[in-house]
Amino acid sequence: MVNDAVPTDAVPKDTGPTGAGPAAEDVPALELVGLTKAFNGTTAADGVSLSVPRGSLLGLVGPNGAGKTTSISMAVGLLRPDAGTARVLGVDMWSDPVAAKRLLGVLPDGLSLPERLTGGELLTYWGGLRGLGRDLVRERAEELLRVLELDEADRKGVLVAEYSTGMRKKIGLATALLHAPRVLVLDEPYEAVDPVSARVLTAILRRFTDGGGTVVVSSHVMALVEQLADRVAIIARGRMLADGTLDGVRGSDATLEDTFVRLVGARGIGEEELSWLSS
Ligand SMILES: Nc1ncnc2c1ncn2[C@@H]1O[C@H](COP(=O)(O)OP(=O)(O)OP(=O)(O)O)[C@@H](O)[C@H]1O
Repeated sequence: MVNDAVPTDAVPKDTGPTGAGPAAEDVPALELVGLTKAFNGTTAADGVSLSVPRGSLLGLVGPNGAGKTTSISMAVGLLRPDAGTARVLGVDMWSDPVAAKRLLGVLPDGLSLPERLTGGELLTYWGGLRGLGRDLVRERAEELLRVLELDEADRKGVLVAEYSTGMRKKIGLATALLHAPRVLVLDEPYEAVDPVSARVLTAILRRFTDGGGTVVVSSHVMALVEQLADRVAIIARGRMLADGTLDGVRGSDATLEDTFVRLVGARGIGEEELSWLSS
C-alpha cells in the first residue's frame, strides 16, 4: 500500500475557498491526466485519466491492489508520478503544488498524525500550518469535533495515539475539512466508521457538494457508492476501465456490483481449493 502520509511540501497558507482565484466554470474540479507509476518495475498505475465535474461526488472503486491509492496519492501531491499529472480546478498539482493543495482537502490512506496531541490540539496545530487565524480555527475545530462526536474524548484529554481506528478516520477527515477546501479526496473514509458516524459523514459530504464542492471517495463497498455517488470510476490492474455517471456505467438494469464483477472478472473457489477446511 502507498503510505506517504501527511502532505508535506510547503503546506499552503489558506485564503479560503475562493483564495486561489476564480476558475472558469467549465474547468473540471479534478483531472487526472495519464498518471503512471511503477514500483520496482511493476506498474501500479498505467496512464490513469479521469475528469471529475464540479459539484459531483465520484466513487472510485476497484479490487485490492488495483491502483486506487497509488492514483489518488499522485493526484493529491503525495506521490510523484513517473508520467502524467493532475489538475485541481485547473491548477497543476505538480507544477504549482502550493496553489493546488490550497483547494484540496485530503484523507490519505494510512494517514500518520501527531500522536501526542488531543483532537482539539491537533486541529489547532493543523490550522496554524494552513495559515488560518486562531479564532477561526477554534470555532471550526469545536464544530468539527462536535459534529464528528469527538468532543467528549477531547474534553477527557484523550490523545490521538489512544484513538480507535474509526476515531482516527474522523479526526483525519476533520483535518481535511478545516480549511474549507473546494475539492475533497478521501481514501476509504467509511472504513472502520460506525453506522451512526457514517450517516454524519454522508450528511457532511452532501452538504459539501450542495454548496458546490466536489468529492472523490474510494471504497470497496458498492452499495455505499451506489447510494452516495452520482459518478463512478472503476479501476483494475492500474487501468481505468469505466467512468461516468452511475447509470451510464452500470446501466439502468444492473447493480454496480454486477458491472464491477463483469469488468474486473469474477474468480470463484475451485472444488479442491481449501478442501481441508471442511475435513
Ligand atoms: N510503496 C509501494 N511500493 C511497492 N509497491 C507498491 C507500493 N504502493 C503500492 N504498491 C503496489 O501497487 C499496486 C497498487 O496498489 P494500491 O495500494 O494503489 O492499490 P489499491 O487499489 O489502493 O488497493 P486496496 O484496495 O487493497 O487498498 C499493488 O500491487 C501494490 O502492491
